[in-house]
Amino acid sequence: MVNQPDRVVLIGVAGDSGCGKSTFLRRITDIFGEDFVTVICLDDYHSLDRKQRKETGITALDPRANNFDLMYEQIKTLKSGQSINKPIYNHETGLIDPPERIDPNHIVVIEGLHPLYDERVRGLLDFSVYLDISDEVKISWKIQRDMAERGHRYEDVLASINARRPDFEAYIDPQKQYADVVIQILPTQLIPGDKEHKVLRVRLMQRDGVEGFEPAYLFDEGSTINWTPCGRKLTCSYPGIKMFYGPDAYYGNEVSVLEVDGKFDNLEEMIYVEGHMSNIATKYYGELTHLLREHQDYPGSNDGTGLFQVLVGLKMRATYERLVGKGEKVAAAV
Ligand SMILES: Nc1ncnc2c1ncn2[C@@H]1O[C@H](COP(=O)(O)OP(=O)(O)OP(=O)(O)O)[C@@H](O)[C@H]1O
Ligand SMILES: O=C(CO)[C@H](O)[C@H](O)COP(=O)(O)O
Repeated sequence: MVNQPDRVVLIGVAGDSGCGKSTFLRRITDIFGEDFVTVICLDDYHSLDRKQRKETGITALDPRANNFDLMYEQIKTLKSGQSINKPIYNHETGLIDPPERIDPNHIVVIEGLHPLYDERVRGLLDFSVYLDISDEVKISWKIQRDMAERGHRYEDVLASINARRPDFEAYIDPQKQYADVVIQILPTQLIPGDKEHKVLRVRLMQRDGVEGFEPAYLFDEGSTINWTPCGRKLTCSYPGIKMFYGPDAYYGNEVSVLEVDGKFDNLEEMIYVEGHMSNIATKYYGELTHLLREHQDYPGSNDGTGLFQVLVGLKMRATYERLVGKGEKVAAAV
């Protein structure tokens, strides 16, 4: 922690395991600086360890395997500026380890399966994001990672996704209705019947009417825009790039949607796209492009996942600055 914050700003990042939370969190700490942000993984509030879950048949996604009373009490305490002794769930052993002390910080991110599940915890959040990956893309990413990096077999990865699905649908997925923004990751519409999922269609659903949150837009606020950027100004090989901006309804709420389908070939040219976007909470012209170019190695940097993760990070910074007041500014990314 850098210094005792006057106010703790609490951010929730929800999504299933393997849906890109770690990459997103790296982008957030890049924007704020590592010392400014404390990330709490809510897996630490599992009340049943791996063996107990196996014996009872209750999955980690099931609320019964998680201690929401303790989660609420501790997050509330942290938000009020006091330290906590947070439990630790050990993913190597599957056991619950002795607790660790966590001090308040300027930004506290609670990330994991259930940041928006419990009404009391939800009520503490200053900003919330749900990462919504379609089943097809989730399977591709998981298979790629778990087979390449963890030595799992194709059938086992698929079986584990299928086994999680009922509880995912019952307890995790419904949380997206409460999020301020949802990043939806879908198969491309540019390649009919695409099975590879190397090209993605990414939609940013931004809730309208959230105090202090101004949805980002393309060209003209409130209009409906279908944009195929100029091939001379934005290099994009097959199957090209399409962008969209417009209003929609989402779980009974009005939202402003930004969408990118396709891949950017040259991130230096992102300035062309940035120049056509407004309300993106940058501190100087080109900051969004700079942040994307700086970490080209992160997965998704050349498509809508990277673009919208950075944009949401900038929106979080604006939320932070609004909540703490005029004096407290986070340095621009240069
Ligand atoms: N935008 C992206 N485009 C392509 N692949 C991605 C993208 N984001 C993440 N991945 C891939 O998906 C896998 C999971 O990503 P990541 O570790 O960020 O997810 P996670 O939600 O933190 O997972 P877990 O909770 O299981 O640790 C990684 O192998 C990563 O390469
Ligand atoms: O969905 C998850 C969140 O990361 C994990 O599956 C859950 O935390 C249980 O972990 P493990 O499989 O290591 O016992």
